[in-house]
Amino acid sequence: MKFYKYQGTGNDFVVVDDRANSFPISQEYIAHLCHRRFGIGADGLMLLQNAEGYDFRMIYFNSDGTEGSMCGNGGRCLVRFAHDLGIIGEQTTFIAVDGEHEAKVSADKISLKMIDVSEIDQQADYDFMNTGSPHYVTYTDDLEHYDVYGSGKAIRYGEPFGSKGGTNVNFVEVKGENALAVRTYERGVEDETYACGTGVTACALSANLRLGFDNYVDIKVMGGQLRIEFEKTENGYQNIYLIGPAVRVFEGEIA
Ligand SMILES: N[C@H](CCC[C@H](N)C(=O)O)C(=O)O
Repeated sequence: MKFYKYQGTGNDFVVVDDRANSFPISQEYIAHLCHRRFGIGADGLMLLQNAEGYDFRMIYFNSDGTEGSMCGNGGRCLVRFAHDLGIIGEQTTFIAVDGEHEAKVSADKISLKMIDVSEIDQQADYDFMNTGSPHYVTYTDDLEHYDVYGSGKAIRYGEPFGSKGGTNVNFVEVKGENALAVRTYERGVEDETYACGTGVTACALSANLRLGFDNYVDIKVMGGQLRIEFEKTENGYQNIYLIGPAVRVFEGEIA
């Protein structure tokens, strides 16, 4: 079976053209393919399938083989893949687990429209919201030396989130006007990843609430640079775009 490897700011994915619906989905098999020692190695695996009324369907699995919620960087990579396959031109509308998404393709960037966000649970020391996946957002002054793995894991498994399916956990340092740096502990990977698209989306909206950052936020992540654009309306946040690179790294044959 042919596979491709894509990465978006270091969030990396095994990608398979499954328009024939023949990929043998099983948690063990997907976890094996994503394993960095015994398999290909990736933060997740995605299938591109046909979908009536859309250009394609995105199916996303975390590296532990569980079917994930939405993955923003994965979505950007799958749009690049669909473009590389010649399925789409510069614009697309596709369907994912959290609903319909539009995206725009340019030579060096993919701009992906995210779901609207109207509910944010704002607490004294964190914000929690669903941007397609659940995200906890908290702030620190020293991101470089922060124990992202230890603290992230404790929050992900601790209450009130642990018993409700867990959460992804984002640690944010303010870098200036409309600029953040973010590190993320990802559920389903159970480790820090180099970038998380739904995660930086949550961080940008949190920064609007807490710091008044308007219209856009530039975000430095471990694997590069992402931008979030958004509109604040009386019903919450709309026209949210996740913008950044998405690159084919290699292709191969699964033994
Ligand atoms: N890396 C992903 C998020 C995956 C979410 C997943 N870890 C879960 O919540 O199950 C992104 O770029 O948005």
